[in-house]
Amino acid sequence: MYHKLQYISQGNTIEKQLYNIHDALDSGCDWIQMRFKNQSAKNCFALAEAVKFLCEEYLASFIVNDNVYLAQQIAADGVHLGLLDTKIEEARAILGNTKIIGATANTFDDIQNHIENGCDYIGLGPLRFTTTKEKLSPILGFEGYHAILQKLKENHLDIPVYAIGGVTSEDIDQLMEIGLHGIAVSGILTKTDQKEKLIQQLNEKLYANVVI
Ligand SMILES: Cc1ncc(COP(=O)(O)OP(=O)(O)O)c(N)n1
Ligand SMILES: Cc1nc(C(=O)O)sc1CCOP(=O)(O)O
Ligand SMILES: [Mg+2]
Repeated sequence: MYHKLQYISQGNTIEKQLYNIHDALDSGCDWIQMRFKNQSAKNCFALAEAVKFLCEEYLASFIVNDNVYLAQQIAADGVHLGLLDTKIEEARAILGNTKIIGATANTFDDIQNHIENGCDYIGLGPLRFTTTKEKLSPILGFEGYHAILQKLKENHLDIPVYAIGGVTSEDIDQLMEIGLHGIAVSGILTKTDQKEKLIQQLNEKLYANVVI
């Protein structure tokens, strides 16, 4: 089973990224997506190598945003691809069947296509407006999530779906009730000065109804 909480990293420098990722790991986060936009290949490689090492130390999963070849090069656990990024089939051919391939969706049709193309999980968003990403897709709100998750059920389509985009702790109960598998967050975890407390709170809510 995939973890229910994914931290999407922030920071405009290698140092800031590493600080934020290390802090998230040290505070109990067990899944990191390295998102380092508009950077040179050299900087991305240097950061990815360091994050890979850190995630191994903390026994956390590590996926790379956008860059399939970087994920392959450093033997990350996988990659997250958006609607305009490398095609899932292409990424699967490069990474093989053991790696995680996540894909962004905003509609039921996006999810259906991603499933047909062999992705492992869906990042469905945005829940609401967020400043973390530019050029957001149309906001879904809880109603949008409910409609899409219902349609997945009706069509017997089963894949872990993560809510993304302005998600906070207060949203979790409702999102779980709707049928989301988990959440992917960036801003709230980067900004808080009480990371351990927040991660514990998020996980308690996310795993509240999981029977082991
Ligand atoms: C878990 C998760 N879901 C969605 C996204 C967004 O990916 P994308 O649309 O490619 O946008 P960028 O993150 O590349 O700006 C994500 N990264 N993670
Ligand atoms: C990276 C990303 N993708 C989104 C989408 O809707 O596809 S929203 C988003 C930003 C998530 O960060 P925060 O938790 O700070 O809102
Ligand atoms: Mg992308």
